[in-house]
Amino acid sequence: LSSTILFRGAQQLPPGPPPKTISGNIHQMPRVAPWTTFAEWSKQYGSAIIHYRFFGRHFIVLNSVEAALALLEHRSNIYSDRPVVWMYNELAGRGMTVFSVSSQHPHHKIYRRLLQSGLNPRAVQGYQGILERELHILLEGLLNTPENYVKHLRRNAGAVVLDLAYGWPVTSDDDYFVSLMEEAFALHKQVVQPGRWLVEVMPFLRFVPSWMPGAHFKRFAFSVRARMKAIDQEPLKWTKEQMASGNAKDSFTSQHLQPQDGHYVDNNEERMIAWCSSALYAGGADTTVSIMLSFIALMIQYPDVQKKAQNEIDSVLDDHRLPNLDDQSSLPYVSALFKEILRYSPAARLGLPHRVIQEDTYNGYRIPQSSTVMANIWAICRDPSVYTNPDIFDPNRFLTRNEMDPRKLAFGFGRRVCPGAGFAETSVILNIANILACFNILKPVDVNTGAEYCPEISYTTGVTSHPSPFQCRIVPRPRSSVHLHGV
Ligand code: HEM
Repeated sequence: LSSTILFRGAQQLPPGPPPKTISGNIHQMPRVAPWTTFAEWSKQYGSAIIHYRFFGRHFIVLNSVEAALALLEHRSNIYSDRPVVWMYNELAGRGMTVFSVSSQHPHHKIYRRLLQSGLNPRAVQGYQGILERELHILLEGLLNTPENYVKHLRRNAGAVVLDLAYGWPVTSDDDYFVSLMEEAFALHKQVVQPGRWLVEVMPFLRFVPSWMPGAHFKRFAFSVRARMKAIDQEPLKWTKEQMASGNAKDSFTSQHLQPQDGHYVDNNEERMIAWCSSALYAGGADTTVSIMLSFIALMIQYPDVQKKAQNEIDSVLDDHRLPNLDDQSSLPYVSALFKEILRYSPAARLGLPHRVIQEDTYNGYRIPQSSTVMANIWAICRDPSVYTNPDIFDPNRFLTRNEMDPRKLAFGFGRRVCPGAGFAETSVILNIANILACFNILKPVDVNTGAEYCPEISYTTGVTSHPSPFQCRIVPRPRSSVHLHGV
């Protein structure tokens, strides 16, 4: 035993930028696109796995596919916890959400089971009606006001998830429940903002009484707690009222509140169902929008890819119909296009952070217990040892060269892997196949010269990264006049 302790004591942390004695590496943290800085550090320090520290908190970034799979997949029994975010989990009372709950807590398994039952392949087939109705609204929107394409894509993603989760019909662009969900997003963003709250690195501060001067953070967290609780309750209350009056549409919430085996759903179970329902919007809306916006941006930049996908769609369909869910297997290029979007512009570039529950070693490096561990999904997707010419957007890599499936990366890892991956794939492929069937997505035209130009596309920094607003032209193809009405 003593030799094991000696051996462990001798092991080093993975390399990283030199820290200050007390505060660690806070001063070196990039404000934008941290995934690129982490990839540079990985090259600079000659290690796929790097380490940095904020006061006593350790962070490990995995920049290679081998490291990410070795730890987050193959050792997922110890790498599937989530780091504690004191402001969010404790002070704002959100520690029991699907995203935050500890992998050690018995509710984690129950959430995963509930979500799986609502998002498995058979359940996804059952959402065909919702997907097709909302798709039609999206296509009409793109025909009538193509310049508002961001708004149309947002509405589509929000409406699909709210219907699936609660049976709530979104009927206008300024829908009440969508605005509630977006408010929750905005509050979440403030509460978890990296580097903003001292309590994250000095957790003892959470015991400071909230009336004390300087305890603004606590009063803020408590106000968020109250507001988020109210937001959580509204859609649940609405679905329950619909059920009581016999008007409820089938939805994730109604099905679980009235289980087929007829068992009584107590308050505790109802609470768990409610956390899962709200996770559907939190997990599904913004990520889907990110992928759809990247799709539009990439179609402008790679017109040849767009043409190839359109040729495939046109060859499979006769003039009288639009692509449906059953066409997916006849559209291999469109399926490869979906994978290539996930690879080229992963929605969550650093995934979601995991926490390792016990000390571990990898490649001779020590990984301290409770370290936050992140996979640099963006860097792995652009790694030339994994993908040939990784900076070129080319769906053919999955058809002719059989390169690594990016779905194994872009949806996260181990026991936290995205439960909505199959649903996301079905809904995004349906949407992109139909948009390409009905429209050409073209470069914008300079109003002065009349010449086409390629807009600069930049990506936002955040848990989900989106292309920043850019100009484009979405012009109807002949098929759209058969199926869409316009105003
Ligand atoms: C293209 C779209 C999507 C992408 C790229 C994506 C990506 C991710 C990623 C990277 C994670 C973190 C996994 C980890 O911690 O290792 C995650 C978790 C999650 N996603 Fe998705 N997702 C997408 C769509 C969806 C959809 C449509 C839903 C539901 C309707 C959903 C629900 C969730 C939930 C509930 C979690 C939390 C799982 C947990 O912590 O146990 N996602 N997703």
